[in-house]
Amino acid sequence: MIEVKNLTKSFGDKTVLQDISGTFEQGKTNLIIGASGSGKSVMLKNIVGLFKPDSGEILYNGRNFVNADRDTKTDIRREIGMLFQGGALFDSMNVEQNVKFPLDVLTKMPEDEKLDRVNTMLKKVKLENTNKRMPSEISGGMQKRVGIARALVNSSKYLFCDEPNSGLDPMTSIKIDQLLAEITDEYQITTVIVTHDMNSVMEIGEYILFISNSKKLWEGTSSDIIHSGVQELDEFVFANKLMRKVKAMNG
Ligand SMILES: Nc1ncnc2c1ncn2[C@@H]1O[C@H](COP(=O)(O)OP(=O)(O)OP(=O)(O)O)[C@@H](O)[C@H]1O
Repeated sequence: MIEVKNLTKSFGDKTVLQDISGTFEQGKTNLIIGASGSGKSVMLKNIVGLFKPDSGEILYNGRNFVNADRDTKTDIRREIGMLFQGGALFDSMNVEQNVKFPLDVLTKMPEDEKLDRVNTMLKKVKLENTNKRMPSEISGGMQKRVGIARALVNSSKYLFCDEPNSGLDPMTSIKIDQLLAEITDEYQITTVIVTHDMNSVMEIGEYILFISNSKKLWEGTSSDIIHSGVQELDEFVFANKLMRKVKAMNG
């Protein structure tokens, strides 16, 4: 579980996040949503320690991350897996080398054990037998799967994904979402996904935190979202025609 308490972050005189709190539970797919520029990525970066909050606390299973000593910070960082926008694979490394990379830099595991882990993860993301292919030789959806395998290969407890569907067609996006939800449940990890994809929201949003104008305006589940009564959220959710039809059908 990750608890965000009263998170505030400014750049110069521009406040990007103002007093935001939320709880991301273990075994759930938690989404941070909001319009472009609303502060989603900045929030993610504060949670993983790439930015330091001006004030507020981030607790990883009760451990305070922001003011932790060096050893605790290192311990928590080792438990974090990240799926970056676009997959961010190393172009010069094949699939196997990409997935093995965290084990090479973070562990002293024997090589055969590393390869076992890599193959287990590749099977999990349905990419067995692609070990020797280069990133340029596989599709965008497959690259995302490799990114997921790499993020989790070191038994991560927390998985962060920044726009995991960017650049993917709708069908492939749904498959990636379903894979993330399946893995979250199976490994009981705490998954936090930044997205503005309404398909993802409806498909896998077990907990949703909505940011607008630097504040949390709403939190809830995908089944509550169409009845939030929050104007800014309605504008976000019902920007597309299909969602407007869904609302009309549900009264
Ligand atoms: N390092 C930085 N220095 C100054 N301002 C920043 C920095 N990073 C982000 N910002 C500002 O913070 C605001 C929120 O940006 P952020 O990237 O979090 O938006 P977002 O909700 O993730 O948008 P998108 O969906 O387009 O990625 C923007 O106005 C951006 O210009």
